[in-house]
Amino acid sequence: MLAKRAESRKVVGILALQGAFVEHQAALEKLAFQYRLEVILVKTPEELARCDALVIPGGESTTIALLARLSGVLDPLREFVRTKPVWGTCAGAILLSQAVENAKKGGQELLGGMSITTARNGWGSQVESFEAALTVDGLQSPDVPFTGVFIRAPVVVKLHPAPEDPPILVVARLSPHLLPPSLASPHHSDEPKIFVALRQGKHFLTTFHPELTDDNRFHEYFIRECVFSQCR
Ligand SMILES: NC(=O)CC[C@H](N)C(=O)O
Repeated sequence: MLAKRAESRKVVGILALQGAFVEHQAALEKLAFQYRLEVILVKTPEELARCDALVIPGGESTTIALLARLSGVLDPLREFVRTKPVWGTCAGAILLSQAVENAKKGGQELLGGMSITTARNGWGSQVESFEAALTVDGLQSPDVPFTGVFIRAPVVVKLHPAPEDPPILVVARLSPHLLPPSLASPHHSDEPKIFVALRQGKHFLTTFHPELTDDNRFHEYFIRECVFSQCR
């Protein structure tokens, strides 16, 4: 019986090369009992091989990619993204993109996985960080707004799924009228810039940092919708 239980556990890894991985670990640990998760930090190809799903934290996308290459985990990550669920937050969202604008000199290695283009630091230099209340239908207690913490956040520039790709679902949008005045520009509700959480098949991205609040509803969403449901 015990062996069976252990078998049915899902191993959820958090890429732990740089950035806010400890905060993701704490948020996922709170769900470990309910969903029978084993939460591990991933720095090596061997640790990655144990995972059923992976979270790539916020931090600095260029640094994460560089450290991934140096530690031999970059190509295994690319392989992982092809078949298993991955959630990228902020810098992790950049890494999950197929293309990126505003990359640092020397370029930016990506993992791909989601058929979108993002732009690094897409809110411009006038504001590096802001918070915005998000109302998200797919979360538990959807009437309770979620505080989105945006720190030098990327923006989604374009969605370009190929016909054979899974469709892209907009999970959360910014309400332009709730943005700080310094950011208020003539956004409209279909401008990709306001898409701040997207799902495509098994993959999920948030341009903000759900792990920096005590609210772990986005973690629960990822586990429920991407790790356990049969999305393709
Ligand atoms: N908070 C973050 O993850 C910032 C992302 C950072 N601007 C990058 O390009 O990687």
